[in-house]
Amino acid sequence: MKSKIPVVLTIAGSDSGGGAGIQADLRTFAFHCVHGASALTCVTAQNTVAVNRVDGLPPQAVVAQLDAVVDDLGVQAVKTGMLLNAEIIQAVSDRLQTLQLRPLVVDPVMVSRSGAQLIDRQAVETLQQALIPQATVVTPNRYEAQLLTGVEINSLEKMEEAAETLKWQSGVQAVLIKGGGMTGELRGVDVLLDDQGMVVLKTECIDTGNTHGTGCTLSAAIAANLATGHSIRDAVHQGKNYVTEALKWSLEIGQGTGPVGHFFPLCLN
Ligand SMILES: Nc1ncnc2c1ncn2[C@@H]1O[C@H](COP(=O)(O)OP(=O)(O)OP(=O)(O)O)[C@@H](O)[C@H]1O
Ligand SMILES: Cc1ncc(COP(=O)(O)O)c(N)n1
Repeated sequence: MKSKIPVVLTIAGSDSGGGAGIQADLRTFAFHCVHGASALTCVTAQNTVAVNRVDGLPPQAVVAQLDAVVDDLGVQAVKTGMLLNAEIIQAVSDRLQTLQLRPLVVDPVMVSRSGAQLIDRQAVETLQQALIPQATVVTPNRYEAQLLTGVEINSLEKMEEAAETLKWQSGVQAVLIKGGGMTGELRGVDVLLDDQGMVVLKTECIDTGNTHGTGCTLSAAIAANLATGHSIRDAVHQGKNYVTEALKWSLEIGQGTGPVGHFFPLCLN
């Protein structure tokens, strides 16, 4: 039996512990019944406690993977995760621009849950100038949004201000500020700003320490939903619901911050 399903490409880093990065993206794509393709940017020696080492690939190697996928498989949506340095970001941005690969979800990964810096400092500027303006949706967490906008985020109003600033600064279609790093009632509350205006996304706050890979999972789910024809709003709403369920079924693996459970309904034993 032949089956035709959308292809979604993730351009991101490998997490040896399997909780975030390419590994989380591919599991999320599989759950959403889209075919996951990948262009690796770097290999991290990482577990639930720390990132011990990062080895980047040459920018040409990243672009070659992207081209190989696009030339043959065709791609219905793309997401970017850990891009490591300005050279990779520039090379990927140039190729995405030339090929007009859209929809594009940009997760501006900068710092890991364990506090490790995941991107060079000068890379933030390249991200802002070359990649984010091309995005259909950009999904910074609290700290990434602060770095990108200069707005200190400590309230819902400040999340909204940062969303406005980032949308205005970059011309991106939609901004999703994620609230996993907020405290009190705002933990797990996100703010979405698109062409229709601002919405506050609130699901249950899940009481778990195992939140490794939530951002990767959310951006991958949004890309999968866009690939299957959902509107931006719908793709984000459904992505938020998915990550909430995955958090409910998060995994007690490792000594530190464990990963979310991507296949929750199938793991009943
Ligand atoms: N405890 C929680 N309860 C409910 N939702 C949560 C919780 N923690 C994170 N989230 C949600 O998970 C999604 C990812 O947000 P978060 O701010 O954790 O991103 P992130 O820091 O980029 O994640 P990552 O851990 O992959 O770096 C958001 O929708 C956020 O609201
Ligand atoms: C390869 C890779 N990509 C992304 C993250 C961010 O995820 P988290 O903030 O949950 O550590 C990571 N730690 N590693």
